[in-house]
Parts: sequence; structure tokens; C-alpha cells
Amino acid sequence: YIGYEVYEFNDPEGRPFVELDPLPIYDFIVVGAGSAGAVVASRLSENPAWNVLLLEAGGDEPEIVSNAPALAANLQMTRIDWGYRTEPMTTACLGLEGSRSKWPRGKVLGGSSVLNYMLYVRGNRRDYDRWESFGNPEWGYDDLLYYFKKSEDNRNPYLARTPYHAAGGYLTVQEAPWRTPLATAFVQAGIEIGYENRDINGESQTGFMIAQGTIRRGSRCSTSRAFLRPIRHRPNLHIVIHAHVLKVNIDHVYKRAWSVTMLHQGRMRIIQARNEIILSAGAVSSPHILMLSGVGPAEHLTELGIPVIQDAAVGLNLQDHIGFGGLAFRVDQPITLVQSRYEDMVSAFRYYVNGEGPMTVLGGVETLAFVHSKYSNVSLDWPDVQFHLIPATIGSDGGQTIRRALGVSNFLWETVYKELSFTDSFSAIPVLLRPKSKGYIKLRSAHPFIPPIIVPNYLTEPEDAAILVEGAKLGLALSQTSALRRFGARLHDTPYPQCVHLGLFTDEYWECCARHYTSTIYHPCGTAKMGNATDPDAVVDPRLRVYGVHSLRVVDASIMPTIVSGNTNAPCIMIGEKAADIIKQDWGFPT
Ligand SMILES: Cc1cc2nc3c(=O)[nH]c(=O)nc-3n(C[C@H](O)[C@H](O)[C@H](O)COP(=O)(O)OP(=O)(O)OC[C@H]3O[C@@H](n4cnc5c(N)ncnc54)[C@H](O)[C@@H]3O)c2cc1C
Repeated sequence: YIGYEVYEFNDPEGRPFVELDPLPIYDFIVVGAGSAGAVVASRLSENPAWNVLLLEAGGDEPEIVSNAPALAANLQMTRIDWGYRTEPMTTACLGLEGSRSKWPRGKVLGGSSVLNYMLYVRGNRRDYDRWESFGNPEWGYDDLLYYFKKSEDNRNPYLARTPYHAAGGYLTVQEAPWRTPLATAFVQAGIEIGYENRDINGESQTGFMIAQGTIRRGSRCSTSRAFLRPIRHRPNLHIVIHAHVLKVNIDHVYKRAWSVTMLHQGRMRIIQARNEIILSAGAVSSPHILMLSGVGPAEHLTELGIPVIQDAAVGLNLQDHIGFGGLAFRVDQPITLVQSRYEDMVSAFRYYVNGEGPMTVLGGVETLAFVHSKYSNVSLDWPDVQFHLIPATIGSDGGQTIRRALGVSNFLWETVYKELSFTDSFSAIPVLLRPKSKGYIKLRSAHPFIPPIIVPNYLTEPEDAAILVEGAKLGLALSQTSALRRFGARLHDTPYPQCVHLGLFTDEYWECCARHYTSTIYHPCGTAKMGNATDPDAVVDPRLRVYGVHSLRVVDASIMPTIVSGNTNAPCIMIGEKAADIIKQDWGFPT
């Protein structure tokens, strides 16, 4: 009840207005109101002379649960999740049900920014400079920093006043208002092994930091909350929810995208775009919609009977971050997020009334670190491993939420992790920042409601596995620092039955563990790659226009030529900001 009171009646922003009966034609149609789409629609509708339609397959945010940062994992496999799953793998995810990874994606206003763990990370300067060097002018870091800052309202003064941050933007960024003693202990542990405590979104990336997140008053600040709610009175932006776009209709002769077909309120409707259609449906759905519309690998589309409008490498170049999720440590003191200690009436009251307390921890992650494995060039400040440092493990809630969300198999749970149930423990998840292994997405059927085939090919390149092994060893080194030892930190060393024959804690053993407990970090991207005209794999040009089709752009995680070295929400918001300016420039509206 308190939650309703706070969010439904006292929220200064209020829910966005939705349109029940859209017009037959708009200047711009944006498909998907996620991290990028909400930004594009918000910025394009700044021009009062344009009318903009934003179509979203899901509904509005279910406030209470989706806003409590520590409860983020509870949102997976609910009606606001598309509920994708990868195909079974033989190189990774072997300890997950069916050797498949669940792939949650937000189906809601705000998209995956409503499901995510809210960590605010921009990636490394070199990621973007590399994009530019591939032939994408004005996509280098120095150009893009402006767009990261444009969105930002950083509420931690020690960062807001640096040249890398800004205050006053739509997107609130701040540290969680509450933390366990482990948060700072992780940072101290990093200093002990030779790293600095620094702003990982600032001048250099290598180092340890208390995480910043996209939160406001202790609650999730999704892109819907940040970019759509404050402009809800704008008459030239129409938002339609529960509008599932089936395809973009492209004229066969002129190759011009002129309308979208959508299912809305049980009715099939065609809505036209005078100027452009912008696909922001995310790295799974944007390639899905493109292929259903006849833009994709010609042979594949022909097999499924879809008339080919443009042969393009849609769905290829799929990249994602993965981590070894099973590196768990026990501690002797009651300082971690054991479920009974934070999901109680007192914590709920603190959260709903004051916007603080344990419920505000960002998806459980308190500290972030960017470190070098032995394969990385230390002098480059381009770390190859990220750590998510979490004052909890899969056992902290007795295996209810995270285990279910990741789909950890009963066997792995029963044999290794069940004994951690409700005990004090923490996780150090090493994440592979620039995987070499690439996968693909293709159609399972020409029927738009049948989910596509997702093949991420995790750990097919041996180098990727070798870096994760080094990551696991770095995690062990962290646990042996005096900063963590003073809490009695020690490895939860129950061996993986499937790996024990390789010799306990050898490199081969850790590799086997990583291939079993492979966790997606939920960052799929690259499936409509941006590149110049000579790049045969490029689907969009550096102005994000689909090659070979007029009046159609893609603006979301799909366009990343290579995955960035960090979490992808802030980069997608930046892509939305940059794209909006590109579109305004192309149509002669001052930016
Ligand atoms: C569980 C989870 C945790 C994560 N944690 C973090 C984190 O802590 N920090 C971080 O930086 N990143 C995190 N991410 C990743 C980050 O949130 C995503 O990379 C980012 O939100 C992707 O943005 P996008 O605009 O590409 O797509 P999305 O935000 O997924 O938006 C796509 C939108 O399009 C809509 N759509 C799709 N198909 C259709 C259709 N046919 N018709 C109409 N609408 C459609 C969807 O419903 C959705 O609203 C996480 C993601 C998940 C799922």
C-alpha cells in the first residue's frame, strides 16, 4: 500500500499519457521505447513542427517491484520480459538447464532499462575510437562524450564537477544511498592488489569504484521515467503501448520504408511515416523485424519464403558479455544481503518512505572494477576483465531468484551451491570485456510471433576462455587481501563434480567451471552493424541509415560494430542522443 501511495499518487513525474487511437500518418515512427527508443522519441519531439509516434509492444512500468533496485532479478520471466532463450550450447552454459542461457529483454515502456541492474558504465574511450577507425566518422570518444553528458544528471557532487560528467540532464545517476561494509572493502582490496580507486567513467577506466546507477530517490530511473515522463504533456508525441510491430513495409521499386504494420488492441493496423521509420527494438527484435521486412541475408530469407528487398548481414556479428557466475566466497560476519535481512518490513518501510536502505542496492552489485588479465597490455588503460562485486551469492535467498533467473540446473545447485543457502557470502563475477566469439540471430519462422533463433557461440574462441580463467584467479587474489580477510573471506570450495577430474583449482578446472556456470551479463549487441560502404558486414551507415533502403534507420544496441568494454545501458542512451541529433541535422532542424 505504501508503495502505491508513493508511486501512483505522490510521484512528481506521473505516468506518461498513452494514445489509444493513433493517427494514420506521422512524420517519424519510432519502434520500441527502450533505452535508445525513448530517448530518440523524446528528442525528436522537441521540434514542435514534427509529429512523432512511439510504438511499444509492452505496457507501462509496474512501479512497485520494478523500481526497487535490489529486486531487479524478480522482473525476469514476468509479463514485462520477452523471455528469450538461446539455443543449447556445447562450449558454455553447460551447468544451466538444457545448456541454454535465458535472455531477458524488457517488453515495457523503458525496455530493458526497466529490467536491468541499473549500473551506470560508459565503456572505454578506445572502444569508441575503434568504432571511428572502422570508418564511422564522429563516433570517436571525444565526439560521444558530449552525448553521454547531455543526458546526465549526476547527483554525486564529487563526480558532477569533473569534465567527464554533467548535472541537469534527464537521466539521474548516483550511488546507491545505502551500502554494506563490503562495498568499500572491495575497493580497498583492489588498492591492495595494485589498482586505484577512481571514476571508471572518467579519465581512465582501470580501477575500482563504488558503482553509480541510474536511480532517482533510491528507485530505478528507467528511460521512460527519465525521458518520457517529463514531457508527457507534449502534444506532438504520441505513445502507443501494447503495439506489436510485425514488419516495416518497404516499397519494392523505390526501396523506401513507408509504413509499419502492427497489432494493436486485437486489430492489424498500418501506420504511415512521412519522413522516417526508426527501429529501436533492441539487438534481438530490430534484426527480427528487419528480416521479417525483407532486409537480411538473402539466402536465409528466401528459404523462409520472405521476398528479399535488401541482401544484408542482419543478425550476424552478435556479441554479448559473459561472466563466470560461480565464484563465491564465505564470510564470518552478518554483513551480506541474506534475504531475510533485507526483504523484511523494516527494509520495505525504509525504502518506500525514505528511498534508502538495503532495497536500494543496484541489482545487488555494489562495486565495479576494471582490471587487466595477463593477456592485456597494462600500459593501454583498456582492461579486458570487469568485476561485478556483489555482497550476496546464488545461495543468499536459498536459490529462489537468481538461480531461477539464470536457469542454474538442479544438479549444479544441489551439488555445489545449495549448502550456501541463507549463509553470509559474496560473489566476484569476472566478465570478459571484449569477447572474440561471435554468434548470430536468425528467423525460426516467417511468422512474426515466433521468437528468433539465438546462437551466441559463447567461449568458442579459446582465448575467451583463457581470459575468464585469469579473471577467476584475480577474483581469488582479491579474496585473499587483508581488506576482505578481516571478514573471514574464503573461497566456497565445494568442487564442481563435472570438473574435479581436471585437478582442483588448476587452470583447466577453472575453465571447466566457467564453461558450466556461464552467465550472460545481458548485453547483446552488434546485430545491425554500423560501418562504411566498403564493409560487407555493415547493415547501417555511420548516420544509422539502413544500406539500400530509404527512410529507415536502426538506433539501438544492434548498431554497435564491436561490444563496448562495460555495461551497455548508458551507451544505448548515448546512441539515442547522438542519433536524434543526426536525424535533426539531416532534416535541417538545428541541434
Ligand atoms: C536483466 C538485465 C540486466 C542488465 N543490467 C544492466 C546494467 O546494470 N547496466 C547496464 O548498463 N546495462 C544493463 N543491461 C543491458 C541494457 O539494459 C541494455 O543493453 C539496453 O537496455 C538495451 O537498449 P536497447 O535500446 O538496445 O533495447 P531495449 O531497451 O531492450 O528496447 C527495445 C524496446 O523495443 C520494444 N520492442 C521490441 N520488439 C518490438 C516490436 N516488435 N514492436 C514494438 N516494440 C518492440 C521492446 O519491448 C523494448 O521496449 C541489462 C539488461 C538486462 C536484460
